[in-house]
Amino acid sequence: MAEIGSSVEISGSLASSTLPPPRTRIFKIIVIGDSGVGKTCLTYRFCAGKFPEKTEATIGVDFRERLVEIDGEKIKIQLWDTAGQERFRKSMVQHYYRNVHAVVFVYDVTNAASFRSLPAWIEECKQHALGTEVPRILVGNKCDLQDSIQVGTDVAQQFADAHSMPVFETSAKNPNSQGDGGNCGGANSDHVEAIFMTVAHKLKSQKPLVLSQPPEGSGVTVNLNRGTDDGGGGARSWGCSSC
Ligand SMILES: Nc1nc2c(ncn2[C@@H]2O[C@H](COP(=O)(O)OP(=O)(O)OP(=O)(O)O)[C@@H](O)[C@H]2O)c(=O)[nH]1
Repeated sequence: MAEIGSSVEISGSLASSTLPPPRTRIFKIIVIGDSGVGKTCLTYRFCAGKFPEKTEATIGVDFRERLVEIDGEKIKIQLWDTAGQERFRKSMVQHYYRNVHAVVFVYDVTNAASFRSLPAWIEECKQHALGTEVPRILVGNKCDLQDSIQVGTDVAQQFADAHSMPVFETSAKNPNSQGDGGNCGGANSDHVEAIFMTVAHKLKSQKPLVLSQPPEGSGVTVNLNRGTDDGGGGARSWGCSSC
């Protein structure tokens, strides 16, 4: 038995000296929406596993990362918590939209104005050339405040359907407190953890589109084939067809 053990060790060290270390893929997910909807709290909840005791308006952007394992592969989920206040966005906005893998739009279920702002946020994505191939989801936050709900599940679902994205209702403060079939809790009600992991699974399952050029002079049009590289930018459509 001892001999078997040592031979395993030798092959292990040989393998590690000849194979390159596995790459960790990074998924950049931007989180956008009005000021105060809970973007910082949602990203903190996912990355730190708890509700922050105190938050202040985000200036520019904050980054939070979490390493997760999906189907045996380690993946770094990088959440870009963007400022909701216009005056804190201006200088950074160009950076948000570079090399984005997915977008999370957030509104506050107790604040109808934050829901009415969503078309403007979608328009901003469009202005920054975020293509329809970039997955996007809609999250209604603060479902723990059951008595103050202003945005019903039905209207959120209709909006999400019209923009070809899934909608989730949750609470960064108390993710287990979704409604009991009332206004908040009908549509894809889920924990913060599950919401971001859903996005990560979606990204991981995608294969980028790789342009394969035909031989010169063949007169054949360019084909789009599924490549095997990281699941970055050229992913398949899961998102808003009109953005
Ligand atoms: N009850 C409740 N309060 C929440 C929840 N999420 C966030 N809040 C509160 O809402 C306020 C704003 O939260 P933030 O996470 O800072 O909001 P934001 O969207 O990041 O705001 P900006 O940085 O200005 O864009 C804070 O007082 C939070 O404690 C939630 O799920 N339930």
